[in-house]
Formats: sequence, C-alpha cells, structure tokens
Amino acid sequence: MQPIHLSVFSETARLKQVVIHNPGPEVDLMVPGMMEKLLFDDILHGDLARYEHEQFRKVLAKVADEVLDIQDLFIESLQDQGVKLAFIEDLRRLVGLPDDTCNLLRDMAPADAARSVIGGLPWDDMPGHTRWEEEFDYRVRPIPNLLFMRDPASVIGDGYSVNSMATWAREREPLILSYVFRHHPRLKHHTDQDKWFDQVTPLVRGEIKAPVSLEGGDILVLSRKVLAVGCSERTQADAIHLLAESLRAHRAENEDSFDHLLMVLMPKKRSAMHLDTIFTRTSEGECLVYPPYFLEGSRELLNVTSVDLRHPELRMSTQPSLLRSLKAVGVDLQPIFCGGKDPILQQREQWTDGANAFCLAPGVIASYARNIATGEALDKAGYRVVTAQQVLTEAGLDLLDGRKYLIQIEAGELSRARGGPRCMTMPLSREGA
Ligand SMILES: NC(=O)NCCC[C@H](N)C(=O)O
Repeated sequence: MQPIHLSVFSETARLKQVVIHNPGPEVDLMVPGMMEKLLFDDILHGDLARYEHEQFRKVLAKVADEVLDIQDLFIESLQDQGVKLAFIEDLRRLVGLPDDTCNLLRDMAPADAARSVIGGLPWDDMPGHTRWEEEFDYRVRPIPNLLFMRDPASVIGDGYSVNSMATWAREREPLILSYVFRHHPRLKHHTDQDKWFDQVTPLVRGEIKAPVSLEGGDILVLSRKVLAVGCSERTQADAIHLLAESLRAHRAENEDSFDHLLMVLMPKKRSAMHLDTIFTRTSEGECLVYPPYFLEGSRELLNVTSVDLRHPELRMSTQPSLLRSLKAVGVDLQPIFCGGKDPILQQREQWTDGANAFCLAPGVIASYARNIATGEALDKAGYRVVTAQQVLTEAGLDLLDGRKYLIQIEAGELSRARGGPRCMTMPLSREGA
C-alpha cells in the first residue's frame, strides 16, 4: 500500500486524494421524530441519495487520483485486532456503551464492527425502528452525518486536526477519524507531531471533561500562508485559539508554515452553520459568497480577527471585512454572488448550499444543480456550465483543459441533509506543496 502524504496548502489545487462517504443504512433508519436532533431537515430517500452521491464520486474521480470512502479506511484500520479492541474501549469511554454491546462489537469481524459503528446496531428484540421516536434507543446508534466528511477532521498543510463536534449527533465521528489517521497503513507514518488539534484523545483518557468545539466546515486553507477559520455556531473561539497556538509553535520551527489565521466572526445560526456555507473559493482569483456577510456597506458585514502566527506570542487585530483582510495578506479575491443579485434568491440558494462549492482543480467546481441563480452568476463569470451526466458521458470533455467549469450535481435528496459538495469531502492531498 502506497503511503499517503498529507498535503493541503490550497482550496483549489488539483485534487490528489480525497475522502468521502456514501450514505449507508444510517440514513435509511431515520424517522421524522429524530430528524432535528440528527441535524437533517428532512428524511432522505436512501437509494436516491446514494445515487446522487455515487454520481458525485464519479465526477471527483475524473480529476482526483483517488477517491476513498472513510468506511473502507476505517475497516482497513481495524484489521489489526489490537486497534479494533482499543477503538471499542475508547468508544465505550466516550459514549458509555454497556459491556454486552462492547462484547458483541469485539466478536465482530472488522467490516461488521465498522458497519455497526457507522450504520447503527439495533437491539435484537427491536420491533422495526419504532423506538427511535422516543429515546433513540439503539444498541449502537447510527451516525448519518458522516456523509459530511468535511467536518470531523481536517488536513491543514502537511498536518491534520481531529476536530471536536458541537453536537451530540456527531460526537462519535472524530474518534473514527482519529483512529484512521493514527492506524491506517497508508497514513500512520504521520505522527502526533503532525496533529494540530485533538480534543478527543484527552477526552477518552479522562484528561479533559468538556472539549471545545471545532468543525472542519469552518476551516479553509486559502493559501500556503493563510487560513480562515469561522467562529460560528459550531466552532468556539477557544478552540480556534488552541489551533492557532499549535500552528504558531509549528511556525516557530518551520518558516514554511502558516503566517496568518483569520478568524471570521459569524452569526450563530443554522443557515450559516459553518464558514463554508457562506464562503468558498472557486479559482485562484475568485470566491463564492453570500453577499450580505461580505460586501462592505452591508449591515450584516462580518468582522475578522486576524491572528499573526509569526511571533512568540499570538498577535491579534480586528478588521471589518474578510475580503479586505485577505487582500492585506496577499489573497485578492473577486466575489461571485451566491443567488446572483436578488436578495431573495441569495437567501434561498444559500440555504440550499449555493455558496458551498467544491474545487476539484483551479476554476473547476462542483455545485448543486438546484441553485439556478448561482449557476447563472458563475456562467457570467466565465464558468462553462456542465451537468454531472455530461462530465460522465461526453467523450472529449476534459475538465483539466484550462477552462473554468461549473459541474452541476443532482442533489434533490442530498441537500435535505443540509450540506453541500464541499461539506461532503475531506481532501488529504492536493497538487503542489
Ligand atoms: N461543512 C458543512 O457545512 N457541513 C454540513 C453538515 C450538515 C449536517 N447535517 C450538520 O448539521 O452537521
């Protein structure tokens, strides 16, 4: 197995390795009564969601060297019996599983154990799925949001962070990611030295009681030197300070590392749950934005705390706008408006992840087809608009021919889970370093 070297110094450089997760039984089990607690805005038609996701995977595979599923990486990590037992013990500590459930998991083959941890394990005597309605009474409860691979861990430069989630629904996901980064045969050469943030390990060891939350949708690597991190409904300022301190310490030993962390002070609300739901990079010179938060003169303009990582102590200053702060550190971006110029369409399309594009290569982005006005704005900005079907069937359509492309992904089902194309991906490596 070829080792994978973590390397994400850009939001746009051509993808080499990327991790996703095709939604499994965990989404089929959801009943309306548990939707809200599980952070979905509707119940999904599982097969349709899988079809849409598979189409997305195939589009990614047109450009990326490898598209990996976290479930496969997890199974491969659990092949070592010692690792499997340690994982089950840590899961028990994290969520308090009873002994007989731990014994069941211990006796399972790695693939079944991984499937049960992700897809859920019902009680033997459970009549259908009725108990979800009341208590969420599963032997091992499913984790349907793993589909949004962006959030539980992040590759930042040549290291990574095991994130810690703000909500009960997602608290188990980072433990899986922590095991994959530490034990997968292709990743385990990366040591704790390469880990910028991890609250899960100290939590299961009993070293901390209340982790601070940091979610990957809030972390954007905007250049070799500049990170933007949303201080949002999901990511706390204390967590960003820990991350900044860790990157500062690394920077002190390695001048090549990040110089600036721009903390974007976001409204604490679901429509803008992560920075990547209101701002994503689309090319070297452009970004997609939800205009009210980024245009100077707007009443809702977001402030930024700029953290300078180049000194023995963190230096901070507050500035009025992300686009202006970015320009000051050498990242000059032209905004393209999610929803175009109409304020109603801006709100509607931001809600359905119009601002959440994912870059496969510079100027080559995937976005949800339903966001028509956003598509028109990108068209005007010179993006050639193509459907996922076209990408998969038209011989001669070369996404890497140097033109800009907007690839429209069918997402009638996926968008009901309240996340977009960037949310569904965790790049491990992009071209260049
Ligand atoms: N980066 C993202 O914005 N991820 C989307 C996460 C959606 C998921 N249902 C959640 O609420 O956590």
